[in-house]
Amino acid sequence: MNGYDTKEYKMTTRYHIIANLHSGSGKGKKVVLDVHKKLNEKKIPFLLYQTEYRKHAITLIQKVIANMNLETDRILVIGGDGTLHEVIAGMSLLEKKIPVGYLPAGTGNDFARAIDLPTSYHKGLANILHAEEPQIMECFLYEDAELKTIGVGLNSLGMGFDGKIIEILDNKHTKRNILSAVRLEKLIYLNSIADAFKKRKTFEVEVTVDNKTSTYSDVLIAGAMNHPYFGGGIKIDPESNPNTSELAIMIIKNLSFPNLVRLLTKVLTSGKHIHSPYFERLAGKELEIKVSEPVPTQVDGELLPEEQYHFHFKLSAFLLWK
Ligand SMILES: Nc1ncnc2c1ncn2[C@@H]1O[C@H](COP(=O)(O)OP(=O)(O)OP(=O)(O)O)[C@@H](O)[C@H]1O
Repeated sequence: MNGYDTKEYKMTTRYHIIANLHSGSGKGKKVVLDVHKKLNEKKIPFLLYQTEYRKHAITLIQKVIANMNLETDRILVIGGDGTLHEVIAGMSLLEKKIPVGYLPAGTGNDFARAIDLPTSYHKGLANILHAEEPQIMECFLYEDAELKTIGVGLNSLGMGFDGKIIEILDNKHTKRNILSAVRLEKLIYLNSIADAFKKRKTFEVEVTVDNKTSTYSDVLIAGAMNHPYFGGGIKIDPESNPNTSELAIMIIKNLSFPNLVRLLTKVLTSGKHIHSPYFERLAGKELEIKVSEPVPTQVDGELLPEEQYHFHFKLSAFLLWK
């Protein structure tokens, strides 16, 4: 018995697989090859669409949807948070809610971790093949009306220090691949923290949560969170949970390097950083974050152009075969 042996999946279902073969330093390719083998064994038809460049999945999903039979076919995404993000973003541009199956094969896989997807992709595939009803998954929409910046987030949108970390990581691509190959995902991020700290800048933030406005100065990070994780399993906001009809804003205020190390130690061990005077958390359904100057900004681990954003966030959802 290998988890694929029941006959309950629909034989007519054809799978459209969108895959980033490079995700997780080659894990994507391994998962695709195994899935290919399994689907062939089960005589389940599929088409494979490989992403060929950054952001390709945004347009690819639109082509897939235009060509698929919406009654019988299913979408399967194989890759990391970035690839899933792009698929959901591409779909939200079409304003269509077509369910997707997802096999995490990335470096961080924070979204999969947050919603407890199986770590074994064999189990994940078996679940998807047998899923009868798609499940609703919360995500968020962000918009800066003036800058005409709009998008979707599954994990987090962070401004300031965490944007800087992603910027540094993007410039150290090789190092990131080496570390992820030896499964040190958290180290990849922690490794860049000292570097980002040296180059940090602090800023002022105006935050509105369900119509209540507060201001903060000397801010290091201001972010919107859909669930607890950042950077490959770093539980930065332990009080956030997915699918609670709520989003959180997390503010980390400026602190000395020794205090940053103390805060990080708590993040990685007890989670007691939430009681620190440097950490603030607010939660609600509609959020706004307005920064006082352009700061590095990331959404789901991908950089946005550095601008002085005034973002409005609201809850949204997509459908997942799980
Ligand atoms: N063929 C390709 N060549 C270069 N970049 C690609 C290619 N296909 C996808 N990408 C880009 O690679 C980035 C990362 O992809 P993905 O999230 O799937 O993997 P990961 O970074 O290993 O995982 P995670 O985001 O979970 O850490 C995304 O921005 C995506 O657009």
